[in-house]
Amino acid sequence: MTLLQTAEQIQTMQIRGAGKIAREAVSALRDHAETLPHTGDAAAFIREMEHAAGILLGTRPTAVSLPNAIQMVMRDVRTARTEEAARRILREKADAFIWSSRTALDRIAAMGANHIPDGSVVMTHCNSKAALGCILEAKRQGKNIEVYATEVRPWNQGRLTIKTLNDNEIPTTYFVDSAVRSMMKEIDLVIVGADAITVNGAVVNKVGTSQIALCANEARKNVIVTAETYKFAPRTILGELIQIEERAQNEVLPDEIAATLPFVRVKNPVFDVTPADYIDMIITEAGALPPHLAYTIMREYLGWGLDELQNQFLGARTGTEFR
Ligand SMILES: O=P(O)(O)OC[C@H]1O[C@H](OP(=O)(O)O)[C@H](O)[C@@H]1O
Repeated sequence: MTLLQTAEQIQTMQIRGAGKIAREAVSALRDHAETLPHTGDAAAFIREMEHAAGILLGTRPTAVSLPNAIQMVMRDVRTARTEEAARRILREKADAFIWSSRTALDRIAAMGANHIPDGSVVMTHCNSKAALGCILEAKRQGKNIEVYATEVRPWNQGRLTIKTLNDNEIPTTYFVDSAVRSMMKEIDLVIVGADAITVNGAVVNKVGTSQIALCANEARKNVIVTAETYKFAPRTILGELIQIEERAQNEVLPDEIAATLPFVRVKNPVFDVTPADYIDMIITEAGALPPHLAYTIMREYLGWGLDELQNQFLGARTGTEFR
């Protein structure tokens, strides 16, 4: 698949899920480099790769795993002295990211499973590989668990979730998103994924997550977020906001109906923000943490100094650097 095809598949959600988007983008960058002729011109190679990275970055705005992964791969490529060095660094960093991303999921699954007691009923929302990994690992350990899964309008990612659960013979209850509060009394805990986590520990995830967390709080049920450390958004330290993606209106209301309703406006935000106060813990590959430790994760695990962040930030403002 070409880089443009990968970008298109991310945009149209054939490739989706914050972690998968990051892994596919990184492997598209790595494969794209292989298609470029060897000219011995390092600057030209780096320019072309920056352009390719820009295309991938423009696909979907919310999941911070995408810019984080691209930055992890590209930051040392930018300072390579020769084209061959730039190529080698790019290959190594891309492979390392993909490997560490998969390892992170395994570690999160192992830790998350420890937080799912035998006999419990878990509610999940959307289709998170990280969250499902914990549920599947609990089942693999022989725990007797049940899952309550939402539909997830308008894209129905819940159907992917119930297929996986069914394939693994996990008893599952499926219901419309608006039934979340009614279902809350029947479950023990909530486990969801994340697309981005801000410096104050707020979690950006599939729209509807904040309502689930609010209802869980009211019902005194724990809310566990599962997120690889590259889902933390370092530039929120500088006050940058996470952009909530708004997708096409016709994902919610077909064009032919909308055309008959000229006074009706459709909104289709696909993520929302859950404040840290409604989250009991965030399970990362670095451990299970309270959301208020988000800043520590950004500093220790993303490894970007404030100087570098400032440069990126200024670069983004002038359009000359990493977005
Ligand atoms: O990385 P993993 O845990 O798989 O998924 C994390 C999140 O990414 C998804 O977004 P979308 O369906 O791509 O819009 C969902 O919001 C999900 O919770």
